[in-house]
Amino acid sequence: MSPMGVLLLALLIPIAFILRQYFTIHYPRNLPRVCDEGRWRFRLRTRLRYYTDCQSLFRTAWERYSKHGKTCLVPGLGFRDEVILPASALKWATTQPDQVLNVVAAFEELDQVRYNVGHEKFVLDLWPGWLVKREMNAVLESLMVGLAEEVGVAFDRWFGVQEEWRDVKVLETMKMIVAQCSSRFTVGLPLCRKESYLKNCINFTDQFFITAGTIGACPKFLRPLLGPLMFQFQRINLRRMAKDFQPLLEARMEAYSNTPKSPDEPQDHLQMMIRYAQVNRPEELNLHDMTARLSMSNLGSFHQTSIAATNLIFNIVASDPEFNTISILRDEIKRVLEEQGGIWTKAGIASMIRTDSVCRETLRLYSFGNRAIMRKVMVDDLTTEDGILLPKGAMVSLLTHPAQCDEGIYKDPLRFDPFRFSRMREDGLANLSFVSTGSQFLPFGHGKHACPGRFLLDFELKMMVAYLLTNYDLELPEEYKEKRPENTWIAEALMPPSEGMIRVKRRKI
Ligand code: HEM
Repeated sequence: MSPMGVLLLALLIPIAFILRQYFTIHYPRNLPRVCDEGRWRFRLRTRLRYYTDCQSLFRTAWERYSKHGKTCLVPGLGFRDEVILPASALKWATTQPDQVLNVVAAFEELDQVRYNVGHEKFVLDLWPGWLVKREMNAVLESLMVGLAEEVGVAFDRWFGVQEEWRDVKVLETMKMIVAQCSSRFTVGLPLCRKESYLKNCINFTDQFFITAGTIGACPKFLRPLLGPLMFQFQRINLRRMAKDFQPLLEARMEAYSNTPKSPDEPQDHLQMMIRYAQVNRPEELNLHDMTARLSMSNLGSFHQTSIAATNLIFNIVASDPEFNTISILRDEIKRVLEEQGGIWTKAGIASMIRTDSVCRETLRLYSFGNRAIMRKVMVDDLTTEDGILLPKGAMVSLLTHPAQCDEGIYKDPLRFDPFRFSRMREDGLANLSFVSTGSQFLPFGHGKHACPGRFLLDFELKMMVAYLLTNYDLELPEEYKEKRPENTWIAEALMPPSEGMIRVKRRKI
């Protein structure tokens, strides 16, 4: 080797060592690495399995450790290692104070918020989320009046009203329908119907996961170089969103700058955000920050919801003929709406237990995310119930898909059984509604940070199913041979097929 080569090597080895010491989390020897037990790091083939067959990697972690009360380590995106807590640790994990196990710090890392929205505060200081919990859920029934109208307008618009059969690309169409419906309770009329606004919001949410995945997969020291480049895509999406949003924000800020809160003012998330910011975050009452806040709020209400709605539609249309799903749901919807005088009420929603069961069964089998209770360890001295000392900065979570598909818990677990949960409820078992969370059903998390949007979602999905089944006939294209198109695992996310179709025809009622 030339003297120059020796010099370079002499410099590079200590730099690599320092970077590794600085950026790597060191796990205790008694924390087993799934498939690589006894090793101090994962083999490349185990790391690759995260990308090529994460479903079986998670199932192995579940069968060997999680289900038996043992903590383990699995490889994650890029250079990440993920601590998987056992199912029995649910209560322990969800009752730790935020200073010990922190949810927003975990999402800061997972979402790469700095390179998605420009600043960490948009997730670390999640005040619009508190408003969903405290204010929106308190006025759910009145918010639902507008939502019920919007569901009809959106389906007519994006599914069409023709009385002939036509093909619909489900995911793409549900993205538009969900964006329009969710925007009704986020920004209200007329912006919720503006196509350019909806498309730009969807572009932002789609790009969000690409940026989070790409930057999250990079070594930490490369992120400040690549991150600002990736942010340029989101900067464009945010600027386009802001263009459509600006007139509404300015009109609201002018109309409500010096007036006390009144019951007559618009009832939507934006109005709640403006009112909150006037008192608590006046520095954020500007187009830039409010657009960023809005885009973050859309993540849950657009992205996860359109995936859930897509799976729901495929599952209903493709469910085994023995269940007679469509006709049973139509009967229940008709009966409940008649009982409630055609109005969507909490009592009506709660009594639709078969529609509820179809929604819960859909998320049991087909959730986008397959881990829950993502938390970052904020202290040096946290020990799990099975005696593992967790290093500060480690990311912990619980597995959801293998837990929700365990034969010991659910009979015939991989089968879509639309009325699995309504039958159990009719047999007197409790806590099995769509919004009930627990160790055997974790798509919304659990405990104090469980998704507060799920109550709204409960209304939204049931309204969509009701409108769809009442107003349309549905079938799968012939070439699908009565089977729904399969979802695909992309690393640990389960995505519905972007090209998957159904055929729809307006019913004569
Ligand atoms: C299928 C749809 C949805 C799924 C699967 C979902 C799932 C989740 C999950 C897993 C969490 C984290 C819980 C935890 O870590 O313990 C969460 C948090 C959250 N979700 Fe959802 N969500 C959905 C729809 C929505 C909607 C429609 C909204 C708003 C209207 C929403 C608002 C929120 C907020 C504000 C949080 C943060 C809660 C906190 O940190 O305290 N989500 N969601």
